[in-house]
Amino acid sequence: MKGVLLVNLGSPDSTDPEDVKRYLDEFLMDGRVIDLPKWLRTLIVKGIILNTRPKKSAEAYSRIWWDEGSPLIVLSERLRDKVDDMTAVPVVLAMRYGNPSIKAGLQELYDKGVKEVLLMPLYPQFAMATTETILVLAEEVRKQHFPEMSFTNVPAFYNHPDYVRVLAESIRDSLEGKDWEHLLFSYHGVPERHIKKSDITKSHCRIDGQCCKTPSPAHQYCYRHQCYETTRQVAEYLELKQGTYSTSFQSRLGIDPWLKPATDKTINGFAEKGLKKLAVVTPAFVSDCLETLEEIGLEADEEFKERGGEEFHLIPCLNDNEAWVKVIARWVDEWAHQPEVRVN
Ligand SMILES: C=CC1=C(C)c2cc3[nH]c(cc4nc(cc5[nH]c(cc1n2)c(C)c5CCC(=O)O)C(CCC(=O)O)=C4C)c(C)c3C=C
Ligand SMILES: [Fe+2]
Ligand SMILES: [Fe+2]
Repeated sequence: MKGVLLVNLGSPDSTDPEDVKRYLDEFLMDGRVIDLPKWLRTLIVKGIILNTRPKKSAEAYSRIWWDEGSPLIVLSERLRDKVDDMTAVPVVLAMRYGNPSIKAGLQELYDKGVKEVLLMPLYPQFAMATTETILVLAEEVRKQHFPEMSFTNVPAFYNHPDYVRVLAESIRDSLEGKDWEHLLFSYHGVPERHIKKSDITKSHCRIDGQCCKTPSPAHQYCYRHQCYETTRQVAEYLELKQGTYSTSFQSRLGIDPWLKPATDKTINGFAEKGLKKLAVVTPAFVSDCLETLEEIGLEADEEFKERGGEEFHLIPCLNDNEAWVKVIARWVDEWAHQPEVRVN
């Protein structure tokens, strides 16, 4: 029997600093997120970050938390329920960090009799810190606990015409009747080092602005290329004029160089140059979360207005948007109707 495991990032169980600390511990001790030697990662995460960040992060989570729980979890559950209603095969949700775990998700599928799993990381663009860590952990759990299961992995869908269309149309619908001068595509950032590590050619990615425009097999795993390509294709679909849109990277943590330009500096710069009406879309996230609702929806909005900006429109993520649900359900059905292919 076939079934689907949707996997998102995860959230703390509550806004209690102890729960946030436990979640950040699991998240930041992942060697594909903070990719330093284990002794150094332990020193930085357990010795520094976990002593200072949980309180600050817990306050940020409190500003966006819903009665039902974490927006990321609640929105992912809504997506799962709607896709499940539309497909013939069971659809289960898991989180890379926190709950429900990947092991719990696979167990749920197993208990329903599922042996062939469509594994769908809920990230449009591939990154070592997101897609890769999900695929690696899921495979470890499969080998250890469910050896008779097999996986088919949904690849990054940053340029899939269905995804580009629903994202573009959701932007158009959300901005309908609103006045805006510039549309900023803000993606979660990663350290530049991650891009080089994921370069399968070992020589293509120089992060110089040109490499991502030059065709290369490296782009199958190049987060930077994939972000710029999502922007380019959505802008083309919406027929946006050059100069009315741009790309930036948010949520930098630590002192290493991260992808540039940084969203906060970009937005503040716009306001300082006299831009009054800004729209922001966050395509690295399929569900609204701390990084969209708080960092952009509250903090960036406030800073933009403090510098003279007047209107700030944050476009919601695809969340449980009907057109998006239909696209995922179609991808699932197309896979479910294929003859059996064992991947593992
Ligand atoms: C140090 C490293 C981090 C890397 C690399 C990173 C990559 C990355 N993250 C997302 C998506 C999300 N990140 C979220 C929160 C978040 N991210 C980091 C750090 C890194 N992320 C931290 C410390 C946190 C926790 C919050 C905080 O303390 O500020 C979230 C939101 C989770 C939620 O519960 O709402 C998402 C989603 C992507 C897509 C990505 C690389 C492409
Ligand atoms: Fe993150
Ligand atoms: Fe590149």
